[in-house]
Amino acid sequence: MKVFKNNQLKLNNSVVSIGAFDGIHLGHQALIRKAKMRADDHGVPLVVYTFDPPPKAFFQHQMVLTPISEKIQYLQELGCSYTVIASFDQEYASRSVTDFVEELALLHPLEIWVGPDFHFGKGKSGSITNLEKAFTAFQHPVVTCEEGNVISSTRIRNLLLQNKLDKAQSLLGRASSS
Ligand SMILES: Cc1cc2nc3c(=O)[nH]c(=O)nc-3n(C[C@H](O)[C@H](O)[C@H](O)COP(=O)(O)O)c2cc1C
Ligand SMILES: Nc1ncnc2c1ncn2[C@@H]1O[C@H](COP(=O)(O)OP(=O)(O)OP(=O)(O)O)[C@@H](O)[C@H]1O
Repeated sequence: MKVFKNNQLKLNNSVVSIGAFDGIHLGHQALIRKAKMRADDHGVPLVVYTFDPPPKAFFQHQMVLTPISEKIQYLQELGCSYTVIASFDQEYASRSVTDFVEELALLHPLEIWVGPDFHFGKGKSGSITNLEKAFTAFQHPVVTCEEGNVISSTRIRNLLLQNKLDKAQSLLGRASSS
């Protein structure tokens, strides 16, 4: 797997998945596996576009579940061909929806895959609707735990803060390093 900073990778075709992916929990894994399957179907590389630090760590000082080196390792294990890592700071966060869409266009995505309630761009003003105008974009259904509750990085952070390690690890799908 090759790692690039944002705006540095140009491809003739790809399948792209986008997100903070902090923890690479079971929901993230399902989304990335689906994107990988579609990339393999098309015979094109899978690109995961992610952010360092995760936007919620930047804006809300939330605990980081997977440092970037660990995230890269998990993405490699999931079969990504390329990871794009955007350095997330105030300047990056002020970029518009159009700027981001133009950057994605450099990857010539045949498909883009995101999860439920994905937003991007200054003030989180962009959604899957903006992606659909420019690309073929899909929303993966929400992945829940056995009890039917949504799996999220926030939920896992809270479980770790409450020392509920077993449950956190079951949602991560592996032992936690935090
Ligand atoms: C170009 C760009 C600008 C963003 N600006 C903001 C922002 O102003 N405020 C914010 O809370 N998040 C911002 N984000 C982060 C998104 O809200 C979101 O966290 C990111 O797209 C990853 O999606 P995910 O959190 O569903 O994984 C921005 C994201 C991108 C790509
Ligand atoms: N449970 C889930 N099922 C399917 N897709 C998901 C799930 N959780 C997140 N995703 C998707 O994975 C990508 C990365 O999401 P993100 O990093 O915001 O995860 P999160 O668990 O919602 O994090 P946080 O709780 O910090 O907001 C996004 O496209 C998001 O829609």
